[in-house]
Amino acid sequence: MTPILTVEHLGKGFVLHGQGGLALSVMRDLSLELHRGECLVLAGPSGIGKSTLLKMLYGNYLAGDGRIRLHFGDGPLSLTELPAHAWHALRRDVIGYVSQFLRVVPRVSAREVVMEPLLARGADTAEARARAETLLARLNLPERLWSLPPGTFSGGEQQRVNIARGFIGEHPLLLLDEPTASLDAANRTVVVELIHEAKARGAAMLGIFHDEDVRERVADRLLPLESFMAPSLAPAAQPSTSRGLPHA
Ligand SMILES: Nc1ncnc2c1ncn2[C@@H]1O[C@H](COP(=O)(O)OP(=O)(O)OP(=O)(O)O)[C@@H](O)[C@H]1O
Repeated sequence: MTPILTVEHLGKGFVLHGQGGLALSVMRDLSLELHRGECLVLAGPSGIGKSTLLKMLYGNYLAGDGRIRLHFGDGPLSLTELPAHAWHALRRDVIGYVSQFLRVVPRVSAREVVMEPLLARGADTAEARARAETLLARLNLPERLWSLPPGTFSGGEQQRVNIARGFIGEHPLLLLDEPTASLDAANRTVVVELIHEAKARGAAMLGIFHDEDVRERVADRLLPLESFMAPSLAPAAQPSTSRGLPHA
């Protein structure tokens, strides 16, 4: 079966302009494949490059070396050579991203924040609203909050709005950057269910989960990033735990 995503020999470093142009090398020679219906979980200690990898896949960071490709019925699409103007449609239709923090826009209600990815694709407003409300209810966000802008919400409430926004679009590829970090056990379980439903409809997911219980419940494979560390970071790293999950 053709994977939906392939990463080949990826490398990344940063130049710290505020530190006299110091070069920080983070990752080297990372390769992976991700298939439809699969959830691959990135493992490794803090600072190893987990978020950096997700940001390269989402086009927020440029890859240093290597190649990132998506595979569709009509052939591969190289993300490492994608022109800037093409990213908007790709994020709207193909790659979803659930970060840990909600980007709050003043005066935009929680319901509208969640509806927006569907409206951007031209969906019917009533249908988008119904699906947004279903997700907000599943994530136990009190109905009195749905019409309010999330700026004053608690961390966990904002995160649930963000999760609803991330899952509503049913993207074929979903990047999950600690989506359960501020959630209680009941809401973590809802997110686990959403991930299983996404897998069942064929979505591929690449995620970071610090909560080991969640990780065990969603991961089909673990990808420990220690082996892809750049030499300058290598000595500080500790091996990650896996409790028997297959490694990528
Ligand atoms: N924009 C940037 N400029 C400079 N250095 C950066 C930048 N983004 C990330 N880094 C560095 O790259 C390394 C990897 O960071 P990253 O956030 O990917 O780690 P992580 O594995 O996700 O960590 P954590 O588990 O703590 O979130 C860190 O040393 C970080 O300081």
